[in-house]
Amino acid sequence: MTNTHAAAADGAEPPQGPPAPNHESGTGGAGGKTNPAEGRVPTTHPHPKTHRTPDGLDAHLVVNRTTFRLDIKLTAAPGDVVALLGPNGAGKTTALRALAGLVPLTAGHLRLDGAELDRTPPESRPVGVVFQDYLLFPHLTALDNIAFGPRCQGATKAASRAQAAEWLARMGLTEHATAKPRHLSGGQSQRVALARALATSPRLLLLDEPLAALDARTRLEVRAQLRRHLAEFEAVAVLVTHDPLDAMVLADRLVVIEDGRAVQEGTPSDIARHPRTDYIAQLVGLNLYKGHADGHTVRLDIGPAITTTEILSGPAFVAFPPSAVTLFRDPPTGSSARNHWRCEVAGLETHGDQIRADLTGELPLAADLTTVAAAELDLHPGAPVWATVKATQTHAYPA
Ligand SMILES: Nc1ncnc2c1ncn2[C@@H]1O[C@H](COP(=O)(O)OP(=O)(O)OP(=O)(O)O)[C@@H](O)[C@H]1O
Repeated sequence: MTNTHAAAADGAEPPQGPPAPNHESGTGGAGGKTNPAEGRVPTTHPHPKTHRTPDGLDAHLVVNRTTFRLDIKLTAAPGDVVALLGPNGAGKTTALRALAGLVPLTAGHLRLDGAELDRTPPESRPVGVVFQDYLLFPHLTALDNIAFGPRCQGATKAASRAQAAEWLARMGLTEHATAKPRHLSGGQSQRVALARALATSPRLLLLDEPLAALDARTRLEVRAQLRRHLAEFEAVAVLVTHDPLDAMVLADRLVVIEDGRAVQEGTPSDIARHPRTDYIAQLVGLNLYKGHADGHTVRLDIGPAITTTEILSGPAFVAFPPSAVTLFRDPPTGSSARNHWRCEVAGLETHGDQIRADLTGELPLAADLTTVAAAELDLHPGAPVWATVKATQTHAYPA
């Protein structure tokens, strides 16, 4: 169901006639369909991941806007949780909306479990969507919000409500069954929205910034619950987020999107260890440089060389954390570090219980040091410093 149903929704009664596709609008629910082979709504009991089919998502999403082009390939097996991560304007939401059928594809394809989705109207696709602001039907109770999808799929009112009650119990919300959305907290609304999407037994679950509307404390709790529900979900889940922590905790695989393209893809730990763009390096808190390796030396594109422990040849990245940098006010004659560069403090800011110094000069970098060390070095914007890094603290890998 899409939010076009919202106007028709009344006490979990299905709308009269098929709702119009809601291209390009912020919509709320999940598309679902009856199982024609059985002539009834598929069971909505959560399945263990043992019932996987060899299908899943196979998408090539091409969307042309006036000033923007999205062109990404996305594949996922049932049971996979994929996070689309990227900076503002990268195209994450466009990708999610294209997957939901709310934005038409300019080119490419969209297949789910072997079926061409672009030939199915959005409201009939087996796709569940949890939007950032949940878009619960305000005049329906929590129970009827969840029952709405199964009801649209043809289940009787009693069966839909029974299923919804099960989902409420799974979400720990039984006592809020009769509450209207305005009486639910952010975390409770998020769980109702998730249950509403899951109650239609979607083969593709889409989550748009699922935790963004929550305060920090609720977020922690809901993130852990969502992780559990996603781990139990038997089909493909795709979530969009700005937040690297959400992506790393919730997803098995990350696809980093920048400027409409997938720039890096992999497991959270692989991406955290081997960032390939400045955006990812910043997200995971590493200094990252590109250059040309020859043995233990990587000659950087921006000038200086870095000595590493790895032996490589050809195009390479070198990364090291800000905590690996030691600063000196005088040239570090006694230091055993193989790498030292003459820099200048561009800025200082508090970073947890440390001071993060942004340095410019021979090598632009971020360095972390204690408040005491910053005071002893008399660091201030414009102060000249020497930055050193041991070869053992760097990590080089092929570009
Ligand atoms: N309806 C639209 N018409 C024209 N251009 C659009 C439309 N929606 C988005 N865009 C443009 O497409 C690009 C990608 O936007 P999109 O919202 O997909 O990015 P995003 O990665 O989700 O960003 P954010 O994290 O800020 O939500 C942006 O340049 C945006 O201005």
